[in-house]
Amino acid sequence: MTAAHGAVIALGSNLGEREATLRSAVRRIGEIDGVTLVAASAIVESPALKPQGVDRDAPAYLNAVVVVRSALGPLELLGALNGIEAEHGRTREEHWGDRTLDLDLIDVDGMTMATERLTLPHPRAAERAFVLEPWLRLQPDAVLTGRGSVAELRAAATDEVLPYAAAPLLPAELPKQGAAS
Ligand SMILES: Nc1ncnc2c1ncn2[C@@H]1O[C@H](COP(=O)(O)OP(=O)(O)OP(=O)(O)O)[C@@H](O)[C@H]1O
Ligand SMILES: Nc1nc2c(c(=O)[nH]1)N=C(CO)CN2
Repeated sequence: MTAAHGAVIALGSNLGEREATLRSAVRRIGEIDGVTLVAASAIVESPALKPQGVDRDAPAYLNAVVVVRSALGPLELLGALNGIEAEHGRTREEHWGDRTLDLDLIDVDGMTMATERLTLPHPRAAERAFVLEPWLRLQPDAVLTGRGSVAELRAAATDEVLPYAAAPLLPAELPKQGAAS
């Protein structure tokens, strides 16, 4: 049996029913064979970052991060995530174009690789507050391999991230039976 990897996945949506799409995507990630959801961040809202800079005329994004345990290899996991993007109507026409759902693999157990199909850690995560802020809130001690602590990277990132009022993406852990209340 393959040892499970801890993986961090970033979610983004700026077209359609954004919050419903993120909720559906989290559910589908948890249904991938060999993948278990561990935790999900709060949802944040952020203006669309385009190659030319922030585009306030484009629909704003909702972003979040989930942590999973995965018995799949990173390429298999990415393939499954691409399948979930496709299920949610994701098309690829324009670089950093508006999209119903984007699922990026940010980190898999600190592995490093650089191929066209998959670069780990995600090469642009270290500068993206819309990834770092929800990740930091979820895992305050997290480190992005080769780049430093997520707390320091978040402090240095300049893109705008706003709170978004929503119910949690995953239900809070139920108190264990017999645990003191
Ligand atoms: N860590 C990674 N996570 C997700 N996709 C990756 C990663 N590394 C390489 N890729 C490749 O990048 C390709 C383009 O992905 P996509 O269209 O989602 O990019 P994007 O989300 O628009 O931009 P960005 O990569 O800057 O977030 C994918 O086909 C995938 O094979
Ligand atoms: N605010 C925001 N902007 C983006 C995002 C995103 O998730 N949030 N994703 C992009 C390509 O992955 C490009 N721009």
